[in-house]
Parts: sequence; C-alpha cells; structure tokens
Amino acid sequence: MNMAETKVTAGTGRRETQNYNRRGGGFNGSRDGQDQRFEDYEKRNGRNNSCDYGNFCRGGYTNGGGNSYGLPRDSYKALHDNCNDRNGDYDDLRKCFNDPRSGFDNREPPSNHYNNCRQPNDYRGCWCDNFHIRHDNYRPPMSQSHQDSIGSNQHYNCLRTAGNRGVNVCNASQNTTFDVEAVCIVRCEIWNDIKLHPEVFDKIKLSGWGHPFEIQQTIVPCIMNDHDIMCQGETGNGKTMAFLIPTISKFLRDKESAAWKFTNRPYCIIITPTQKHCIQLYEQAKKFANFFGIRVERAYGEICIHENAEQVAKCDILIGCVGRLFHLMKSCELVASDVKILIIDDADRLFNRHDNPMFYAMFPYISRKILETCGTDINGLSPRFIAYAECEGLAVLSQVSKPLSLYIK
Ligand SMILES: Nc1ncnc2c1ncn2[C@@H]1O[C@H](COP(=O)(O)OP(=O)(O)OP(=O)(O)O)[C@@H](O)[C@H]1O
Repeated sequence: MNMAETKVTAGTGRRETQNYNRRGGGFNGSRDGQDQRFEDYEKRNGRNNSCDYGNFCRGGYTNGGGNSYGLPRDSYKALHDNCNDRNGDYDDLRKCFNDPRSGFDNREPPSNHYNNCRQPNDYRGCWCDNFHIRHDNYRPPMSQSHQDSIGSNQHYNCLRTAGNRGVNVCNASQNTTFDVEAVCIVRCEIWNDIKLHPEVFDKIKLSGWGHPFEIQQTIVPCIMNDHDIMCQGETGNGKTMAFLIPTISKFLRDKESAAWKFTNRPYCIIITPTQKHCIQLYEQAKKFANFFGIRVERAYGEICIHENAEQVAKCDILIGCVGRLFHLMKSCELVASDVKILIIDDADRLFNRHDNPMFYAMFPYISRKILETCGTDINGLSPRFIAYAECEGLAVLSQVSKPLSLYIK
C-alpha cells in the first residue's frame, strides 16, 4: 500500500484521481468511464469517494446475482476494481473470490434483504428529512469558528503525511508539508478543551481522571469532530476509553438534539476479534455506559441465538464477534441501518491470520461505512482490509509506541 499516492481533501473526502495514473496502469485504461462513474456518484451523494463499494447499499439488490453472503455481484466487482486501482492486491482478492469457500457464486441473493430492513428514506447519500441527518459519508470541513470554539489550549496542525511513514503530531508545525492535502487535527491536552457532553465530562471528573492520556488527546477530538481514524497503541494506554468516551458523548448529544431518532437499534457497533475480548469489552463498556442509562449488549456464538436476538433488538451499543453479528444481520434480527459509529477493536487480531469473508459481507447491512479502528499493530493488518479501508476514505491515526503518529489517506 502506498498511501502517498492517495489524495484526500479533508471534509469532502475528494480524491484526486490523477494520482491513480501512477498506480501501475490499472486506472488509466478506464479513466473516462471511471470519471463518469465518479460524477454520477457525486451527484447522488454530494461526495466523490472514488469507490463504488458503497453503491450496493445505495442501489439495493437490483443487479441480480449475489453470493452466499447476500452481496450483489457488482459489489465484488467494484471491490476488485478498487483494489486493482489502489494497491495491487487484486490478485489476492481474485484468489479469494474465486475460492469456492468465499461463497462467491451466481446464486440469486436470498431476498431483497437490505431494502426490506432499512427505514424509508434512511439511505446513505440522501438527506433524510425525517431524521434530519445525513447518512452518507460527507464530512463538512471544520469552520474557523468551530475550530476556535474547541478551545485555546490545543495544537492545530495542518498535517500531510508521507506514505506510511507517519507524522509526529506533537512536533509537527503549521508549516509541515507532506504528500497529501491538509487535514486539520486537534490535540487537546485537557478535558475542558474537548467539547464532551457535560454528563460525560462530569463522570470523567468524578472518576478522578485528571488528563486525557496521550492517545486520547488526539483520538477523542478526532472522533468528536467526525474524523475517521485508525489508531494503535500499547496495552493499557487508554485506547478503549479513547473510543468509548466520544461514542457516548456523541450518542447523548445526538439524542438531545433529535439528530438520533430513538429506534432501539444500535447507534454504535463494536466488532471484536474473539469472544473473550468481546466479554471483557462488554464489561468495561457496560460499567461506563450504565452511568448514562445507555444500553450495552454483546453478541457472540455461545449465547443462545433466540435470547441474543432479543437482546440486540434493544440496545444502543452492541459489541460482538463477526460470525454472530453477521448471522443476526442476515436474518434481520439485528438491524444495523441506523449505526452511526462503527469500531473495529483489535483489528490486527481480527485480520492478521486470515480474512473472514463474513466481515466484508456484513457491510451491506451497516449504515456506517467508515471505520473507527483500534488495534495494536496496524502493520499486521491484512492487505484486503487496508484496501477496504482505503475504499472508505479512512483517515488513519496511529500510535506505534511514541511519538504519536498520524496517517491520513
Ligand atoms: N484519561 C485517563 N485517566 C486515568 N485513567 C484512565 C484514563 N483513560 C483510561 N483510564 C483507565 O486506564 C485503564 C486502561 O484504559 P483502557 O482500557 O482504555 O486501555 P486499553 O489501551 O484499551 O487497554 P487494553 O489494550 O488492555 O484493552 C482503565 O482502567 C481505564 O479506566
């Protein structure tokens, strides 16, 4: 993967397509067609993602053939194309999709599943008048007044990254220039500088947590400001709270502002690599979330499926393992079309051994397409996952050890 070749403009997620010309020729041949597709895509969604992977969710199952996971055939093709354009992982993917175990065949999809479960008008790429929220991935650029409102004691750095070398956020100066376009990053050294929900702020103060840990100083504001991130850090450095604090804060805010219609469906899904990890995270999240009356549930193979289906039908934050989550989504017992925050915890453990096709097959069911990912070794992530993350315009935030490093794609 050569992240230096991807240009993303903060806020719009616009990729500068001419860069793809340097990607081994894969893009050149079909440039006109691609540009047309981007244009159409932009018209539909107000955003040029350079990726059609999301289209299967927008278009529903209108294209016929699918696979045993219920993905329409075009989605696979789009993923092939995207990966071919991006980083040479095409061969790996093709092997995977040609592998009968991956379930890619010419069967019709089981049902018009996604369209059946989603809410009317609840569709990415549209303004949803009844919910007053956008379901596409558009991120408005942060205005100067918004930046000013966050507080004075923080470092603003317009950062550009160079490939996957990363940037020391602490030392980067305003004039630091890198290979991709500027993305505004805020680092808040004290809790007051992060505009958390007051209840969350009070709870943190009650817990006696004087300052955000270093990883939290950047990640919490990033998530609060709707950036998509990938981070890595050592055990115990506060990663879990780095995503739980802003998730809960945003949930409470959205509920109060009516940006979140109370649906009983999960606002946030956290995908974990193992059952053990799921249970640990569930306990930790429940302890914190109970304080705010937020319902946390878990989903993994050993829980009775009927009982589990009832549990996940009424929760705000759902933590689960891939197999059970996919099962519940496919059977419509879990409706993930309202998910606003998606977290993949310990992503390296989820992907470093093998790719689980069920992981990718889940995404047609989930409304939130951009990932907030925490792991301990980003370098260990599978090329297929990185290709997928690139398709989604993912900004990558990473703490290898120290200093804090930032990757923006
Ligand atoms: N800002 C903070 N100030 C003080 N304590 C904190 C802060 N953030 C988290 N903690 C506490 O530090 C401990 C470790 O935090 P956390 O679980 O978020 O780390 P982690 O990196 O996710 O760990 P692991 O990799 O083991 O899952 C927890 O007990 C948590 O309550």
